[in-house]
Amino acid sequence: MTSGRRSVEEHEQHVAALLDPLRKKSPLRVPLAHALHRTLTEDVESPLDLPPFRNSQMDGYAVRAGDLASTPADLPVQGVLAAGDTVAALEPGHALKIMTGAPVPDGADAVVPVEDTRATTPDSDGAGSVTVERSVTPGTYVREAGTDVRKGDLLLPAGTVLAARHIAALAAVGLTSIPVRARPRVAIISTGSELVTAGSELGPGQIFNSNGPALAASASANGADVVTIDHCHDDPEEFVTMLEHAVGVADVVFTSGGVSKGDFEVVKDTLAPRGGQFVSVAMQPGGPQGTAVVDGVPILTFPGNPVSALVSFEVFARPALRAAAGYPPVVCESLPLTEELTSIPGRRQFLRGRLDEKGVTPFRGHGSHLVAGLAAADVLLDIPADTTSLEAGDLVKVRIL
Ligand SMILES: Nc1nc2c(c(=O)[nH]1)N[C@H]1C(S)=C(S)[C@@H](COP(=O)(O)OP(=O)(O)OC[C@H]3O[C@@H](n4cnc5c(N)ncnc54)[C@H](O)[C@@H]3O)O[C@H]1N2
Ligand code: MOO
Repeated sequence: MTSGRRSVEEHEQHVAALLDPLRKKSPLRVPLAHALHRTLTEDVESPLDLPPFRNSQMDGYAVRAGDLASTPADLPVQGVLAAGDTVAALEPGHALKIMTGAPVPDGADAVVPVEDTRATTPDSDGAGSVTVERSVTPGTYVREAGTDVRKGDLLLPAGTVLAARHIAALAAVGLTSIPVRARPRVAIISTGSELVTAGSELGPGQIFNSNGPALAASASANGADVVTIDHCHDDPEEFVTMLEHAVGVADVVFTSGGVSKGDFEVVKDTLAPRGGQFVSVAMQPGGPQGTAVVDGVPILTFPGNPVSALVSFEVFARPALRAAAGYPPVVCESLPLTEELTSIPGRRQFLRGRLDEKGVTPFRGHGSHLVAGLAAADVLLDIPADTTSLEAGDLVKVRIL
């Protein structure tokens, strides 16, 4: 089926409904090594105390604070404790040389850093005696068991998107695997006989494929697993073969190119007879949009111009992928314009721009082929369809890229 002009909001709703099943995939357990950027589905309670035992915060001497009532004080050194050693009790009136992370022995209640001492009989074992220059209060440089987290306490809540610091906490309590949201599996097919993969020579009339790598990067950055990236010539048979493969391995397929009004619109020509919807959405860039479902797998067909393809991803695919991955929604803000702008009536414009402390500045060039210009942008200005001009200082809705 082919139909007429749609508003951005209508197409957003249509795509959101099509991609809704992505949110309903069953959670899975993954090893910690594969957990980065995934989302926890359950609260994680600490299975042990952290620190697991009382240990030293400094390289120095474990002492009884009471033995240092007057300083300098000479104490016989009972021995040396390295991190990983087991604890011996500290005899009254003695010091035990101790390294950072080693268990503080029973009987000791403080650690004097080595800088505040003088070993009077230095030897390589640390035996002999030590002169402590300064008195300390009980607890000084002692890390008590459970002062970071207690066994059974909440370590990380469900919904946490795991960054390196979360992996550190999970590893510290000895967890090897954790329950996470399933990531949507994405297949990407770039279409166009003019396209060449970077690494090959460009022939006459050819360009490098930028949409494939860009869409793959966009999908990964928004919580998806990119399971296949293909390039298809404007050949319907080749496209059908690639599509069949893609729907066999992915939860959603993104294509680029081949949806407009030319003679070789491989995506539209293949999918429209199979129930695909090809519409003109009232936006710029990204006007020509299509959707289809093949073997139960949703296909979003983005226009081929590089800026159009990425803006289409940003507006239609990114929110759904983030919701599926359990990521927070795309950030939109209202910010002041640094200069006036004009916009085409009847179309929602997504202008590229830059943000600084003064506000947001739109770029001058609007062409959908301006991929280097897109790279210089850090925001999209979202100008409503019924807005034709704005003044410097007016607030404008901005999507942070
Ligand atoms: N008569 C009309 N012509 C066009 C219209 C229209 O309404 N009437 N719409 C224009 C708009 S807007 C867009 S956007 C494009 C969309 O066209 P397609 O989706 O069919 O894309 P292609 O024709 O295949 O490619 C367009 C353009 O982008 C380059 N391209 C394509 N794929 C890639 C890629 N993977 N990497 C880098 N560049 C790519 C391609 O070479 C073309 O220059 O149609 C307009 N035409
Ligand atoms: O929609 Mo096209 O994306 O304006 O260049």
